Amino acid sequence: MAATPAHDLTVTEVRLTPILVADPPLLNTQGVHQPYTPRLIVEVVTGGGVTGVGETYGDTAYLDLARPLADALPGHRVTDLNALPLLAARVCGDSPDATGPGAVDAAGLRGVRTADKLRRSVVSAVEVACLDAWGKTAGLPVHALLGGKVRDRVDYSAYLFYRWAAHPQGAGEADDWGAALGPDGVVAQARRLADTYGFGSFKLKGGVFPPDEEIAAVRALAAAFPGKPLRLDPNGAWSVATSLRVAAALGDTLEYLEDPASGTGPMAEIAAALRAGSAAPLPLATNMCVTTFEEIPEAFTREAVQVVLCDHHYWGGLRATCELAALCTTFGVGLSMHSNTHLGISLAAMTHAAAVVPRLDHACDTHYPWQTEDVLTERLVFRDGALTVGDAPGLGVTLDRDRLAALHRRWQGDDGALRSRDDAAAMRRADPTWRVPAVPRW
Ligand SMILES: O=C([O-])C(=O)C[C@H](O)[C@@H](O)C(=O)[O-]
Ligand SMILES: [Mg+2]
Repeated sequence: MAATPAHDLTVTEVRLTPILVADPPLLNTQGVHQPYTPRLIVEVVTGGGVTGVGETYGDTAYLDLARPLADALPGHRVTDLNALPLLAARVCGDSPDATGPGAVDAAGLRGVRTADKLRRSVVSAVEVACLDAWGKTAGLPVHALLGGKVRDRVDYSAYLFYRWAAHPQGAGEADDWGAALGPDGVVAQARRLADTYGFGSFKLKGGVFPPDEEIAAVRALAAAFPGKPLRLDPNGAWSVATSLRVAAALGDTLEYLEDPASGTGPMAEIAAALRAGSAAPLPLATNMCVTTFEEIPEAFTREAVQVVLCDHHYWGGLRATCELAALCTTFGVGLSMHSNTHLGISLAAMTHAAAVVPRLDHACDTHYPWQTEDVLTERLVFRDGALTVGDAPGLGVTLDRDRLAALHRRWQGDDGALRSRDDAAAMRRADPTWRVPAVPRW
């Protein structure tokens, strides 16, 4: 029997809307966030008239891959999810922006930039949009389409950044957070995030100041929030020797140390030295050296990492995230979740993914409190540091078309300078001599 039109799951149209969203002057080892950051909103429309939404990186390199996939998708069904990566591999082509082995990604500190990674990030948004449309059509939440939730709430962690009070030359949108450039500022920021959202664990983005200053900041956090899980992430900025020195100083204080050094080799060396020195070594976490399935065998067999930060944008969607979770369980590696400058659509998707993985060992990262602009009619609300896993059909979010249009107009009005995230370029507005520091930086 032919499907009734309302339940027709055939894709009839795919809309791609690149936007620029306000981003505060958050510091990391490469530089500082630009005043506006690109995101891509993907809408998949079905023959039944249902629209599903997804979100991913909006940099030009991702957009260039998304366009041919958007053109090729009509005629496929939103349920054809296993075929999606194959379709993308066939139609997207290689990205001229892939830099290959040895070169690191300039937009988001996600390890080496390869064509495969860029494509997976595009596929992730299309997969999420398809799941949203399928769920809305079937009257089922996305977590049900993934096999069902195993938890009703997902814990998130406060993401602390060293930051300036304002962007250079007054660019961007003003906020009232003030500067955080030392232990007092970091603790004040943590206090406000904890008071406002109820977060009960804290991650400090490091690699910004010499390691002793960052050790002091973590110690100040430990004193201010006794017993709360703390993480430090310098995005691979340290040598093996520096990493071991920091691990010795903070071994009893941290929940895990994230990407102290760049690459599986150095991470394996650090992990081995920590194992040799302690019966309960400080775990190493990563969202830089294990970001694809191809990177898993070496990292896991060398025991280079004890926690992987999953990220559905990196891994190619929510279902691929579940595959990663299964592999982590198999190898006895813990699971946490990475975040980038995401909006509410991705936060909802992250929450559905986090709800279905049987073993989630740590609170998830989120940038959401820093992303004050969104494309939803209602922002997602953290209570006691967590999001409730809803049972509304699809992702459970509603696109605000006026907001989307306004943020798209900002993207259209940009001369190209902000259409690809470049934290080093943003830093040069304050320091014209700035270059991305070579690693190890310390
Ligand atoms: O390692 C991480 O958590 C990240 O790379 C997340 C973000 O890219 C963060 O470092 C940033 O936005 O500056
Ligand atoms: Mg990280």
